[in-house]
Amino acid sequence: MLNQVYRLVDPRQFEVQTVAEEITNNDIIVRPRFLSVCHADTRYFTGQRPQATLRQKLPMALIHEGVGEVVKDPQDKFKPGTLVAMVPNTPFETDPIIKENYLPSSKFRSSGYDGFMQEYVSLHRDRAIVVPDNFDHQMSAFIEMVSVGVHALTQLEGVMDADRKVIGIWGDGNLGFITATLVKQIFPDSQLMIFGRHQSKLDYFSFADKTYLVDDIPNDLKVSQALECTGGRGSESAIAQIIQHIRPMGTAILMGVSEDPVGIDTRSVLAEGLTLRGVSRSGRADFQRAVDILTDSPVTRERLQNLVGFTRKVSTIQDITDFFEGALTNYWGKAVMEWDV
Ligand SMILES: NC(=O)C1=CN([C@@H]2O[C@H](COP(=O)(O)OP(=O)(O)OC[C@H]3O[C@@H](n4cnc5c(N)ncnc54)[C@H](OP(=O)(O)O)[C@@H]3O)[C@@H](O)[C@H]2O)C=CC1
Ligand SMILES: O=C(CO)[C@H](O)[C@H](O)COP(=O)(O)O
Ligand SMILES: [Zn+2]
Repeated sequence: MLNQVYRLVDPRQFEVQTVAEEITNNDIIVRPRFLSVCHADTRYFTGQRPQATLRQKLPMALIHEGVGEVVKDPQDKFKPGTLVAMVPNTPFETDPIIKENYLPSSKFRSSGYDGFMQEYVSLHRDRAIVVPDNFDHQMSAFIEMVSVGVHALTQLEGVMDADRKVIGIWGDGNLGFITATLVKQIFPDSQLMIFGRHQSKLDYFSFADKTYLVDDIPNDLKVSQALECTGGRGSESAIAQIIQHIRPMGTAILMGVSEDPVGIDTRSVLAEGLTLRGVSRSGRADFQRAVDILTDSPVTRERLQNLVGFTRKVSTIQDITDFFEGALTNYWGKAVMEWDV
């Protein structure tokens, strides 16, 4: 198949390239419909990754969050027109211990391999998860980020001690909001506390039990378990506050990506017997659990629809560039493009 792939060739510069692709009987062809931007994409778009990384990874099609319509299934199992969430992680082996998203041999789209900004996406058939008809399409575009939140909370369930009284989330942005909606479903009996930098963003977390500005947290406040959803330089102070406010033997799940190493007060981590668990990306099972949770919980779908922040139809390279520039200045919510190239 000859495919048109919309690749970032240099920071802020996209180019359409024609690529010959081999399609096997195990692949399906999907036409992308709604695509959502992750911070990882904006770091490539703006050239915030180190020069050596950019040299190694570009040219590359961005975007690893999206839904599309099945165009062709050689096995006729997916009907044409079926809306599917595309799983960006492509594993090439299985391991009894290591999950697919941590296997070094796996290929992750828009991080070294072409993402979803393509005319057609060829997917191994197990990389497509059917999206129910009653899901909002723009919300469905960021099911990948929901699956990352699901993966994080599944890891937390597996690692944490028996204390589920208070779950604290540091970060008042997209990942914090998504993870917070999931905490309400996965830990319904826990108190949910959000710690953020902006009152205007914290106001969106109306379903949380309590929200705090990070410079106004009571000294004696304690959480049982914590999730860090900040990233960048903000991770350092978020992790420091988590260490200060988590109960002994609690678990902190770290999700925010920082370009430079951040300092951690290991003396306190040791003294309090804390567990720090890094979490990155997600696998097929996390996508399926995410879709199941959304299917069973209309209120979660509604909350996540409120996270659609900036939307636009894109048809040309100029539209795509303008869209990414717009996403950079968008204050609240996910940037979702209707892919119409
Ligand atoms: N592990 C994974 O698989 C994934 C990781 N990520 C990463 O997660 C991070 C967050 O992404 P996203 O939610 O989309 O980004 P957002 O910018 O939407 O949200 C981050 C929010 O956290 C706030 N913040 C910064 N520092 C602190 C702090 N110390 N305490 C509390 N809040 C703070 C930011 O405020 P301000 O803007 O003022 O700094 C911002 O409002 C990024 O690094 C992203 O790359 C995203 C997806 C998956
Ligand atoms: O966003 C993510 C998953 O949804 C990850 O943070 C992202 O894949 C990290 O990739 P990179 O190493 O290219 O920044
Ligand atoms: Zn992402």
